[in-house]
Amino acid sequence: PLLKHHSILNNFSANVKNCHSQAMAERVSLSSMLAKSQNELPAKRMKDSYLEVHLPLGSEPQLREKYLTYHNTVRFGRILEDLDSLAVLISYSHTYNSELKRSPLSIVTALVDKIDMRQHVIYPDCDIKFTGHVTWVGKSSIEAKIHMSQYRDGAYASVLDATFVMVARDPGNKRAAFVNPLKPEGPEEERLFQEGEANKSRRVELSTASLLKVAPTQEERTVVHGLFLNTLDTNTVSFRSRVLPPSSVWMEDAKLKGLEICHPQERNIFNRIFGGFLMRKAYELGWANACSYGGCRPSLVAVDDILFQKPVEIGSLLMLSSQVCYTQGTYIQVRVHSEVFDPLTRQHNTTNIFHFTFTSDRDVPNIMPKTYGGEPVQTGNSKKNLKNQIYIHVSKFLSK
Ligand SMILES: CCCCCCCCCCCCCC(=O)SCCNC(=O)CCNC(=O)[C@H](O)C(C)(C)COP(=O)(O)OP(=O)(O)OC[C@H]1O[C@@H](n2cnc3c(N)ncnc32)[C@H](O)[C@@H]1OP(=O)(O)O
Repeated sequence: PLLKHHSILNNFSANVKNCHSQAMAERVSLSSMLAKSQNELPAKRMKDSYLEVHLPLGSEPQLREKYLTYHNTVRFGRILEDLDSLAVLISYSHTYNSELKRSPLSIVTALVDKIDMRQHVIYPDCDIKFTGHVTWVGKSSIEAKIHMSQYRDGAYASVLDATFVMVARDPGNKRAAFVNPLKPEGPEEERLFQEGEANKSRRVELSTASLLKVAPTQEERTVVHGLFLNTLDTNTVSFRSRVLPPSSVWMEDAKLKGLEICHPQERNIFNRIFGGFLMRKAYELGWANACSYGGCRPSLVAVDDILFQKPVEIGSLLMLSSQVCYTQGTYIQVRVHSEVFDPLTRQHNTTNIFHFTFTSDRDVPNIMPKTYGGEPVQTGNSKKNLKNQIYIHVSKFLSK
């Protein structure tokens, strides 16, 4: 009987694989429906993509279990998943073509530009409302803004504002595909569109400001040098001999790592790992690190620049590493880096970088880097250290 079960299971997984390859082959056949240029697509209005979605946590208690933390608050990782799905849905509404039965576009999350928290606590027994629409488009990219509010004491109160950048690809997710132009109507929509345009320029500027390409700014240099002088051993005065100042923690001692095996259950409609799942896992690891660093349960203040660099394939080994990279008073900033590891070729590839800012109920120790890369330099591994680009966050944090 065991053997029989085994063969049933084998058949089942072969069937699942076949269904997916068949679905993918069907998707690729939609390529002929793609627009050859953006001009041939009709311009859409912001209201064409407007969506309002209710999450009835208050009125449907059976839903709560999925969202509940042990401490009777809402799991923010679940909210990240919902925001991601909603951003996809908004993008599909913008690109909807009533003449086609199916959309030829694969829409993927490229960036969570920012999420600003308007309040720290999300109540598990109050209804939640999400509203959002497209605010800007490029040729193949779409900016979508989502507002989340919660019903309490007879009115909806703001919880957060999120900005996503989604990218349209061909059905096989190989190349960029054109999206409908956007036609703002009235001064408010014009303002949102101009803001989107400015965001696009800022993103391009930021992507060229990596420490791997350019030197740190004067402000960053001053902060970094100040930290270095603070840790200098006055007896030996050598680069290597360093002393940890009081109420401080070395950066190398403020890490937390995790591993995810990417099972098919977490795949999206394009047979890759769902972006929301990656965000939830990274958030939970980042939160656990901030919690252990601050010695109390921290609250999330902001999410910045979640960059989806490469898709995560089903079956990958996903390594997540979180690092406390900046602290100030009660604030803790955590960066989570995720990479897929191929155990056969032993190759590592960065797929995502996440930034979370938390606040604690008390002042936290100061985080102290020992080196430019944030970690002690090990022979033969200095390139990997530099990759961490810890100090880019210093200026980001100070400019908030
Ligand atoms: C039908 C209704 C269904 C509803 C279902 C609901 C539930 C749905 C659930 C399903 C959930 C599914 C959702 C998921 O789970 S998606 C899963 C998570 N996301 C990923 O796996 C994506 C991984 N990353 C990539 O594949 C690439 O890096 C992408 C494709 C993103 C870009 O690759 P590449 O750089 O080579 O592309 P390009 O040079 O051709 O540029 C193309 C455009 O992209 C713009 N760009 C690129 N990067 C950025 C950036 N960082 N900030 C801002 N913009 C950026 C760029 O400016 C250009 O814009 P434009 O000038 O053309 O305008």
